[in-house]
Amino acid sequence: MEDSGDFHNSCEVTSSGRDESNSHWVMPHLLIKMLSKSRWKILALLVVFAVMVWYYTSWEERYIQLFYFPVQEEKSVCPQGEVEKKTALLIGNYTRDHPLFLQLKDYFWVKTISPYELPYGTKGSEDVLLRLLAITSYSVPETILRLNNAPVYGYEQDVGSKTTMRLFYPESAHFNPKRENNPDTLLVLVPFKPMDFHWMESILNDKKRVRKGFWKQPPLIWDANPEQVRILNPYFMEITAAKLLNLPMKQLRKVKQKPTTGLLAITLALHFCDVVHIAGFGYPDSGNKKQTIHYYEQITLKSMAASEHNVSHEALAIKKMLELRVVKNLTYF
Ligand SMILES: CC(=O)N[C@H]1[C@H]([C@H](O)[C@H](O)CO)O[C@](OP(=O)(O)OC[C@H]2O[C@@H](n3ccc(N)nc3=O)[C@H](O)[C@@H]2O)(C(=O)O)C[C@@H]1O
Ligand SMILES: CO[C@@H]1[C@H](O)[C@@H](O)[C@H](O[C@H]2[C@H](O)[C@@H](NC(C)=O)[C@H](OCc3ccccc3)O[C@@H]2CO)O[C@@H]1CO
Repeated sequence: MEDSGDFHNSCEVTSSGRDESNSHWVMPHLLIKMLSKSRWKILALLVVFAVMVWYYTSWEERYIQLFYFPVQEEKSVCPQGEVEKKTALLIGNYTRDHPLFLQLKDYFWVKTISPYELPYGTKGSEDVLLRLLAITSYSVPETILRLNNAPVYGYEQDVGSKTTMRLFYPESAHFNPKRENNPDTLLVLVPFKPMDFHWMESILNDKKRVRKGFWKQPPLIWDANPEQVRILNPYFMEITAAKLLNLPMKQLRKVKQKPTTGLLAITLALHFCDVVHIAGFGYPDSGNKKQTIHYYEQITLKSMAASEHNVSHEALAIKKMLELRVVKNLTYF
């Protein structure tokens, strides 16, 4: 019964469709006959017909938009200011006034004095930074941020295929730029120590590489266009540490803890995006020895023992953001 009902329904649709197409085919035939009698009458008729068609189609469009898809229209509007309003509840003294990337003018014409050393400021690294900023750029793009070695190839369905910015530090720069990035992806250096600036400078100027001072060997050959390299403003690291992890900023030397690149990236997004979605985040419980930590990798929490991150504090910070709906999670364990 159901089958025949469906068949009947689909017939009706086809049949009304056929009627419609018939009327289109009938019309030219009629016109040819009338043409020989009176050209003016036909022309007038044509104009009336064209106006009717135009009126009908435009009215139909407006009608469909108004009555059939009102919700869809609302959805497509970017909720400007939403993230800003909600983030202000999360981060005290929240402001969008700080530049995303460091700029030469702030170190060349003006000597910006930072209260903190890396990774929370630039105090003591001004000279090498000046040289690096002279060969890189600072323009800001739209955003799809990826971190460190996060893969794209093979996971496009989950996380899309575009990468506008890839945040990295020397020890994590082992990704394949051709396969994992787009040709115009911005390579954003997150500086943790002065050696990170020196590494970047020697790579871009093809100077002698220094091997000492890294906790893991960074790439010695790295095919990057200086035009596409940016230096992240350490302000965002400071805010992540001070406001989201509540690290005591006055006793930083005593604290052997720092934010992950992930939490930093979320903080960054909250400072210049209207909508923030995250994918691949979320740590397993500390008691869970088997669950992999990396969304698309195999290592477990054990491998993070020496990582200098406070996983449970970060998990709480992200949970709070999700509860406040400041960010939306696209993937779950
Ligand atoms: C073993 C280890 O020390 N891994 C660290 C790796 C590793 O050093 C680099 O990939 C370089 O190879 O780097 C980190 O992290 P990593 O590069 O793995 O991941 C980027 C950020 O995504 C968030 N993340 C990722 C996977 C997951 N299951 N849950 C998550 O929350 C994290 O916030 C993470 O920061 C890093 O830079 O922060 C932090 C990780 O702790
Ligand atoms: C965002 O942090 C990155 C990564 O997630 C961290 O695990 C990593 O931590 C390393 C830390 O930065 C190193 N400290 C310094 C001052 O370099 C620490 O160094 C100890 C060490 C030294 C030599 C050889 C092995 C270990 O090692 C931590 C990793 O075990 O920092 C990343 C940002 O650089």
